[in-house]
Amino acid sequence: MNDHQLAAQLATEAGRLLLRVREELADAGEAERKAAGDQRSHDFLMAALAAERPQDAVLSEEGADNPVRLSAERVWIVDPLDGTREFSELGRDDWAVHVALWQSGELTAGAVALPARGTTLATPSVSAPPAHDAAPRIAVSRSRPPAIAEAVREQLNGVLVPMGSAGVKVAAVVQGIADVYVHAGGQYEWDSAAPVAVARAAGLHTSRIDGSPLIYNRPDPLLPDLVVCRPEYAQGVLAAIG
Ligand SMILES: Nc1ncnc2c1ncn2[C@@H]1O[C@H](COP(=O)(O)O)[C@@H](OP(=O)(O)O)[C@H]1O
Ligand SMILES: [Mg+2]
Repeated sequence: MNDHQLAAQLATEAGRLLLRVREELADAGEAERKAAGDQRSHDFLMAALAAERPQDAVLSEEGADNPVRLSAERVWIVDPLDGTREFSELGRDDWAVHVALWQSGELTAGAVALPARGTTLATPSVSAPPAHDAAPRIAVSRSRPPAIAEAVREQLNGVLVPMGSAGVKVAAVVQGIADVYVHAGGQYEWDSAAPVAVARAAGLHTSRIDGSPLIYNRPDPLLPDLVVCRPEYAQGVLAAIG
């Protein structure tokens, strides 16, 4: 199995596990569902990566950061449950599992599973979004929409579409449900690595909000802002927030 296939399989299987956890804990409180979802998906991914790629380093939202990754050539960057808040709210489908591979400076594979929608988007082949000629739809965090989103909305004469999970928002742009995703104010490498790998494979623009490249496997995994959009909107988006 190659790295692309492994990323897709692990994200999909972790997603199925999360659906079972959600069902098992349907009567529990939201905090318990959040904690169990994060932990069980993390444990599954760590065990699977240790079995399938024992030489590789891993950076996971739910694991202690092992500095060995900083001198490793291959690092899996995973978010076992992105959109934890939405996962805990029964009936919502805007949460995801992210599995990305970073190799010698670049993201080289990535998969975003959307378990409650029965879909996984994965490199290397991701279809470009279908044409859309109405007002651009700008995906933003439903719980922490950044102030810059309003500037982008004005510049593009668009509409804001709030939803949970960075992976779901990037998937929305890839699938033509939204046209732009902007975020600022805080996020980590695991929130965007796999979504950005998928977005690039679909031919989308990906960058920091100042237009500089997104760089992964840094000593500090804080990567607080990003833009993912159809290429034709990149200039307008960056002008609005630059
Ligand atoms: N200001 C902030 N600081 C830290 N993390 C943030 C953040 N805003 C969003 N995120 C993280 O980015 C992911 C998507 O957020 P949102 O749904 O609000 O768009 C979530 O990941 P997790 O669910 O994995 O924690 C969330 O925690
Ligand atoms: Mg996350």
